[in-house]
Amino acid sequence: MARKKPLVVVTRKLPDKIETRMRELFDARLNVDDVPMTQAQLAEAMATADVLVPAICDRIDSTVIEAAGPNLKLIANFGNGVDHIDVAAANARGIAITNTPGVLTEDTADMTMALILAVPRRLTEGAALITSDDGTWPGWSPMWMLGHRIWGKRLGIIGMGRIGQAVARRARAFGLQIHYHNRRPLPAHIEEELEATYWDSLDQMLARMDILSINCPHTPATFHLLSARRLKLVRPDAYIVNTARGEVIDEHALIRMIENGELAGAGLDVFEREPAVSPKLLKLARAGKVVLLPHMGSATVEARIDTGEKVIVNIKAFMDGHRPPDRVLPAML
Ligand SMILES: NC(=O)C1=CN([C@@H]2O[C@H](COP(=O)(O)OP(=O)(O)OC[C@H]3O[C@@H](n4cnc5c(N)ncnc54)[C@H](O)[C@@H]3O)[C@@H](O)[C@H]2O)C=CC1
Ligand SMILES: O=C(O)C(=O)CO
Repeated sequence: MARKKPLVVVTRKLPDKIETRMRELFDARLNVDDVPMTQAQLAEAMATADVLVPAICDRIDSTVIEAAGPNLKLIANFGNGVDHIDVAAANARGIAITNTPGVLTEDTADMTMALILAVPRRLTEGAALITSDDGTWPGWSPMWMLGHRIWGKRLGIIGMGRIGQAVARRARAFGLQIHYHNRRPLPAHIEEELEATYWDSLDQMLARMDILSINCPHTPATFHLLSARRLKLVRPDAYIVNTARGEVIDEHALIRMIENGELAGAGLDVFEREPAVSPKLLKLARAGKVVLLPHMGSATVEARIDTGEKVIVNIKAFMDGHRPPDRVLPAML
């Protein structure tokens, strides 16, 4: 007798190719209209499904996890970060969690590099100016639209994992000097290859960098890692780029310091209360002090397909009784 296909509930619209394959392999309940699910709908899905496939915009908190029915054994996240899932609560209920590391690395590093270039070189300011209707561009002149050189500057990467290292490779090609803070130093051969300098003390690194890039996950240990106190250590002519998670920076403190001229600017792809963006940040963006992106670091067609493939592999492996390749354990956080 053919084995019953697992009931897999997917919370958001995924690429057609992925949805087609999911329909073949699973009893897939898809969200083709892409209407965000309420907390009650997520709980309902947990009660009936064998596998939930949430996206990083869903909040899989302890209440949702408590609603899990006896069949729910796996949360196969569509995305890398798992800070929207109460991993400890899931673990306590014996529910496995997987994510999708690796397939978003290069695209997110590209966008990080784009922000590293865009903020000091006033890219979005210039692009907006030339298309504005009021004829603000008087033509080239020596003092027009001066930004700051990035070649030769010191880049401090906070969180030197997959994306951090991919940023470092790109940044070296742009002539930046690579410095990093991480939970532990990289193996010597990678450090050598990247010509990267390790700082055990984040505080000391912050005080010496021209540009900082945040590339660590949001965990209890990294919530407000760049606190008001630490932001004060950063040089006033430095820029901060964040493509990791908004919660890693104290956003209020960051805004205040840029407003007061205590920091040169920031490039942000992520926000503390996403999708809400502080009106103060919008004002700073209009003033050319910050460049804001709507969490699109990994937003390529290719990354979404590769992510979907990874989700499928994780579910298949788990359902076939194997250890899924991308299991997330509380200890890893
Ligand atoms: N903007 C976007 O669209 C995307 C954002 N992301 C974010 O980027 C994050 C990083 O992704 P990966 O590089 O793949 O993860 P990873 O796990 O390969 O690297 C994270 C690094 O941060 C370090 N780290 C963790 N806690 C730390 C702490 N307290 N202090 C210093 N370092 C610490 C780890 O040791 C590790 O080296 C994800 O967790 C996610 O939040 C990921 C993909 C796309
Ligand atoms: O996968 C993630 O963690 C993201 O932030 C979305 O690309």
